[in-house]
Amino acid sequence: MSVTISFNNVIKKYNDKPVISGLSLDIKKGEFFTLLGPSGCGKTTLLRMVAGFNSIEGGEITFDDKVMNRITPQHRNIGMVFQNYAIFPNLSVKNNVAFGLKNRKIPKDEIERRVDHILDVVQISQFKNSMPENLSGGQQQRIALARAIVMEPNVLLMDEPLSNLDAKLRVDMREAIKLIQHEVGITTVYVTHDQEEAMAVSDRIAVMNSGVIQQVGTPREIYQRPANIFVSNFIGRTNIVERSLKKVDNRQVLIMDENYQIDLDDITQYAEEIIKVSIRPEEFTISDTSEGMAGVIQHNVFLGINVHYTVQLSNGENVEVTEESTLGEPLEPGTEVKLLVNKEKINLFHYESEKNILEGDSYAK
Ligand SMILES: Nc1ncnc2c1ncn2[C@@H]1O[C@H](COP(=O)(O)OP(=O)(O)OP(=O)(O)O)[C@@H](O)[C@H]1O
Repeated sequence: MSVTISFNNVIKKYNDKPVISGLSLDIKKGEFFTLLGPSGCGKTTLLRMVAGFNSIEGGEITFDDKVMNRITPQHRNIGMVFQNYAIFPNLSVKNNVAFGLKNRKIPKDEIERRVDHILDVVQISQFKNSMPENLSGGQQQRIALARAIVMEPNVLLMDEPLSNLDAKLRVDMREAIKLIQHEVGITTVYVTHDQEEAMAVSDRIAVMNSGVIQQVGTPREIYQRPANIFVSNFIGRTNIVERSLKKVDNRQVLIMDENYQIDLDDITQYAEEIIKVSIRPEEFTISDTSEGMAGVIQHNVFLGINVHYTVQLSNGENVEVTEESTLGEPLEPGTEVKLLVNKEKINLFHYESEKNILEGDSYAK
């Protein structure tokens, strides 16, 4: 039985020093939910609180409506998968997965049925009788996943489960983990510092920094409408530039340079001030007309599907621009270009608070 998980104003201290000071968060039943943030931001601390390994100094954690603060880890019915998957090397794949069920004194034929089913779900049935040492890292991680899921936990916790795998396998395994999670439907809390991995697997993501949740949303929401500059920088790549919002002829415009203004009248009526603007590299177009922000190509990097350019603007700033590769040669350093900005996809932030001016409107598509 999958559960909802709620943090209500939770406080965590280590040696009297608060690392989480009043955090609230709701994770839905059956959801694949990821805690994402830089090292030391408190992801593992939250995960360990769900598992019951960490004491809580204030507030409540609930599963459905039941307060869990004082419930021991053994009584929470939680499955866990970590980067060191701690498989028993002396047991076959089948016996690794059956281990927990045998401890629960479940009848033999039921164990067999459940193990067979789960091995099927994680697609390692053909290795049922193999010893783990003869399996690849990805296959071993599937054993660890099977071993957790077979117990039919209320909650599945995964802490950087893919970080020991090589780059290509990580990509394959994250697809697999997402599919398996959707198939079994267990509420899952996943910890990673890898934003691309978080985007690939999650239904929703909480972006954290210094023990504080910065934003909760679907991968698309946090990419397209980051709540603040931190999220904007942490998710994907972006250029942050400071520019003036002005009223010109009674229309709201953003002054990109002396010859290029973006009309934002249909997007914001936000007075006049200096703001921070986030423009993702793929939201620039190198113009073949005379319109656009003036710049000079500094260098190009050919990456197959895309070419990355560093472009120096007339005020000396460098911006990163991505264009799809075409059959032609990339533009050479020294080439003068004009950059157009896709105004539908830019984000505007208040200068001081660094909060998104547009957050909460219906403009994110
Ligand atoms: N047992 C502990 N005793 C004291 N301080 C701790 C302890 N565990 C974690 N911390 C501190 O709490 C903060 C959050 O740590 P946590 O391990 O939750 O971060 P994280 O986001 O999981 O980081 P990482 O990605 O590096 O694992 C850090 O400042 C860390 O130094």
